[in-house]
Amino acid sequence: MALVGRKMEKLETVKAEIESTCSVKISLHSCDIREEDRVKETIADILVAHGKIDHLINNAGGQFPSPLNMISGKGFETVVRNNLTGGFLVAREVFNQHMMLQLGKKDMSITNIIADMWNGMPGMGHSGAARAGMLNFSETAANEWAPVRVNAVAPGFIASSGMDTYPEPMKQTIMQLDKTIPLQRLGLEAEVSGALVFLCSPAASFISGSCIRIDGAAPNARRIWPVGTGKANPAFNSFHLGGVPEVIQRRDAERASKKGN
Ligand SMILES: CCCCCCCCC/C=C/C(=O)SCCNC(=O)CCNC(=O)[C@H](O)C(C)(C)COP(=O)(O)OP(=O)(O)OC[C@H]1O[C@@H](n2cnc3c(N)ncnc32)[C@H](O)[C@@H]1OP(=O)(O)O
Ligand SMILES: NC(=O)C1=CN([C@@H]2O[C@H](COP(=O)(O)OP(=O)(O)OC[C@H]3O[C@@H](n4cnc5c(N)ncnc54)[C@H](OP(=O)(O)O)[C@@H]3O)[C@@H](O)[C@H]2O)C=CC1
Repeated sequence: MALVGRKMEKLETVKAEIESTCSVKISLHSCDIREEDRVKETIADILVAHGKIDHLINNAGGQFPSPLNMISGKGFETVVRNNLTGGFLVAREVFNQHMMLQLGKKDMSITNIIADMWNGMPGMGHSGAARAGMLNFSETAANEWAPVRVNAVAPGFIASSGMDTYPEPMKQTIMQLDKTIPLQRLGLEAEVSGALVFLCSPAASFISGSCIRIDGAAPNARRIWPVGTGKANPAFNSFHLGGVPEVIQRRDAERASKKGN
């Protein structure tokens, strides 16, 4: 397994967590996916360390919240590079440096993480535009790079550490998000990883050019119908080392204290 991100200390933490659970060879690579030369070097390094890349999860991404009219050209480009161009560069290098030379010999896949951007992504329009582009890139690659399977996974609101990176006004919104989702709760990281493991497995060997939504039916909510029944289904909470983001701990504490009053 090769873990890639910008900050080595984050990667060290994840490596230690995985190693505390199972025995697997792990290499760590510090790389900003927006830097084309660095991406080329990183994929080459991974191939030296492991000799192959059977499955790529293009997960790196993120954005800052802003209404469209306040986004500068540089800010828009930064987010597009983070969520579209960077993922393309990584996928292209994995394909050119390895997968292209192995076509037909084994099952290989690329999965691009996008987001719930259906019908627009208000407050994060630069990211929505990039993610929609990533979906279209995945569809083209599923054709041009077959038999490598290329799919997208579109998470909705997932209680991840990423939620703690937002400023206070956004945190107020995040604390109310569960009420906007038919399943009446946020998703867990483990519920995204379930789909990723499936897509990397032989059970998904005829799935390519698809997108799996993991969003509790959020985009299916309609103005003419109440959202959900007030009841949530049980979550698939399989990450025994997974944490609850601070903003969600705060939400739960505030709700418990309101109930107590
Ligand atoms: C609402 C919906 C509710 C709905 C609520 C929904 C919440 C959950 C949905 C989604 C969840 C997730 O994705 S969770 C994942 C969240 N995790 C992350 O976002 C982490 C990754 N993000 C990042 O690294 C950064 O945000 C990102 C901007 C993309 C890249 O950062 P960099 O350090 O490389 O870039 P910088 O050098 O800081 O900035 C480059 C330029 O970008 C612009 N810029 C950067 N940060 C900015 C900021 N806070 N405000 C304005 N502009 C900014 C400026 O123009 C900067 O230029 P200068 O002005 O010259 O400096
Ligand atoms: N949580 C949610 O509700 C949703 C999340 N998503 C997307 O799912 C993915 C995972 O998100 P989540 O775990 O929540 O967020 P986190 O912010 O916790 O994780 C994002 C990861 O991407 C890495 N990363 C970000 N930018 C770069 C870059 N330029 N180069 C290399 N690595 C980078 C970060 O590592 P480092 O900082 O070390 O570089 C970090 O490990 C992201 O693409 C996110 O936007 C989509 C929809 C909803």
